Order: sequence, then structure tokens, then C-alpha cells
Amino acid sequence: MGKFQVIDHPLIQHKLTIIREKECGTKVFREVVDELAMLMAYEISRDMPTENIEIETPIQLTTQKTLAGKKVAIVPILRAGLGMVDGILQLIPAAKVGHVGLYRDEETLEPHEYFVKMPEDIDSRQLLVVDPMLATGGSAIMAIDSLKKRGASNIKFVCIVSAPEGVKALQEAHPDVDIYTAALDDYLNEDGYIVPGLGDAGDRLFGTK
Ligand SMILES: O=P(O)(O)OC[C@H]1O[C@H](OP(=O)(O)OP(=O)(O)O)[C@H](O)[C@@H]1O
Ligand SMILES: O=c1cc[nH]c(=O)[nH]1
Ligand SMILES: [Mg+2]
Repeated sequence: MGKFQVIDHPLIQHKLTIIREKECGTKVFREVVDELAMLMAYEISRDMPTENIEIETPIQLTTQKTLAGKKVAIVPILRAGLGMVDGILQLIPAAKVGHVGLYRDEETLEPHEYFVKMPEDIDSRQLLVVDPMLATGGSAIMAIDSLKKRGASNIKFVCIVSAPEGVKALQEAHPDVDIYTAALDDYLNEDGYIVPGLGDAGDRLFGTK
């Protein structure tokens, strides 16, 4: 089973409380999602492999560490995942970005795919699939299915708020995928929204409601 980690750093908890508040407007919501993604990327990249290289400082030759291993691609699930891309790119600026467009049918809660554009070499990259919300898990599962069909195998899923139902479903469907979240909330309500949650992340990011 992949790792499941709640990244409960005080700065992350504080910022998450800001965007949970219903009075938080689009500008602040967008800025804080960006900051949260950057802080989460710092923690998620903790296990990145390093290797020794020889360099010359102004003083002498020395052996020091540099990043090794697989290069990264960030894969936001549209739309709301887009809000997390820039924050991660601040820490991993050479990452490529692939996009998976999904919307959740408001009645059935089933996800529907409407767009996929991936870097050609996703099979050799560490993929960070990002979406602020993991609710039923349907969207994350479909996005990861779609990536695996295209050859991806090394996948981490990064969300801001998760529901126990979605975590369980994603773990069952993709037990090889590590899941990182800033908060594990209580449950899903009858409309498929996370409780207490933060509402509809896409609408709040883009001001569409
Ligand atoms: O775990 P699930 O039950 O699948 O729900 C989570 C999905 O729902 C939201 O997207 P939405 O369909 O609202 O699209 P949007 O990002 O374009 O608003 C959210 O951003 C996730 O992608
Ligand atoms: O609470 C939820 C559940 C799904 N998608 C959202 O944006 N919010
Ligand atoms: Mg939405």
C-alpha cells in the first residue's frame, strides 16, 4: 500500500483555515492555494534522491549533493488543480506540466474526461497529480487510470482537503500511489461535498459562482 500522509505543519493548517472561510474571496483564495502547494511540495520532495558531485568553491574542490533520479512532471486535474501548479513550480522549476481535464457530473458524481495533454516522457518521470479536493475519489482514480494507460508508473497524488471515502477508494484503485493531503476531513455530504471542506474549489479559485 502506498503512503498516506497528512502534512499538518502549523503554517499549512493556518493557511487552510483562511481558505475554508466562506468570506475568503477569489484573490486571497488563489494566493493561499498557491502558498499551500509550495509548502506541500517542500514536504513531498523530502524523499527525492541525491547524488554526490564534485564542484569547486572559491576556496577548494569539494564533493557536494545534487538532485538525482527521476525528473518531475506536475499533472493538475482541471480546473481546480491548476491553482496548485505555480506553487510547486517555484520549488521544482524544471518540472514539465501535463493536463487532465475532468468534470464531475453534479447529479451522479461520476467524473468525465474532456482533455488530456501529457509530456512525451511521462513513463520516465515522477508524476505529481494535483487537485485541491479528493472527495469520492472518482476524479483522482480516472486521472491516474488515464496516466497509467499512457505509460506512467511513478505517481504521487497531492490534494489539500480529502474525505475518508475518497482516500479509501483511491488506495483501493491505485495501491501503488502515495497520497499527500493537508487535511483529512470528516465525511461527504449527500451532494458529494466534503464536510467541513471549503466548498467548490474550482468555483472559488476562478470566481465562477
Ligand atoms: O473526488 P471527486 O468526487 O471526483 O471530486 C473531486 C473533484 O471535484 C472537483 O472538480 P469539479 O468536477 O468541480 O471540476 P472543476 O475543477 O472544473 O470545478 C475537484 O476539483 C476534483 O477534481
Ligand atoms: O467538497 C468538494 C467536493 C468535490 N469538489 C469540490 O470542489 N469540493
Ligand atoms: Mg468544481
